[in-house]
Amino acid sequence: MNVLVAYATRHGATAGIAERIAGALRGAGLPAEARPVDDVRDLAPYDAVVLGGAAYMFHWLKDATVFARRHREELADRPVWLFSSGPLGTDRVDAEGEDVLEAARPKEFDELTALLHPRGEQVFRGAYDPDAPPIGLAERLTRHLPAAQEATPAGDFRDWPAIDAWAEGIAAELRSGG
Ligand SMILES: Cc1cc2nc3c(=O)[nH]c(=O)nc-3n(C[C@H](O)[C@H](O)[C@H](O)COP(=O)(O)O)c2cc1C
Repeated sequence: MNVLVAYATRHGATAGIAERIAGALRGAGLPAEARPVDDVRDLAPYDAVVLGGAAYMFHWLKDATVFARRHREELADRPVWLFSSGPLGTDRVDAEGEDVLEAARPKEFDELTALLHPRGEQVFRGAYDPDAPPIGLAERLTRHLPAAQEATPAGDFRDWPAIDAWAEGIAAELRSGG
């Protein structure tokens, strides 16, 4: 049972989550490796796939969505889990009273759930370092706006115990016969 943890990241936070999931799977006795989606051409060596991406402006990073659509047949044939790395800060509910993790579910997840029938999906809190060089025009232009700064508090909010627990649940499901 060889597991691929494929990810799309812009600033590295999602890569860290993917590496952590792969490590937890290996710790549970399953061969697993984390790889950027752009490095993966062929899913044949893998029996199961965990696919993750960062959320920006309510959307999953395009590379993750493109990967999911491109490999939809192989993915639909395997146990698949989706995750998103998104909300920043520690608030449990947003200004509208909605659960922050639910509100951060990327817009693409409805389509991808219908396409891939994942065994599970999870939104994890992310990380943001405003001192890191901006990537892309939109980030460069919006970074210094007060509204953008308020919406993107600086810090590493990744919830390692939640990530480990999710990965252990995946391992248990795969070990019990997939
Ligand atoms: C400009 C900008 C827009 C963002 N938009 C969203 C968003 O719409 N939803 C969300 O959950 N997180 C959003 N985030 C938070 C990122 O998803 C979070 O920082 C993530 O962990 C980054 O992952 P990466 O380092 O792998 O790119 C945004 C962050 C920035 C800087």
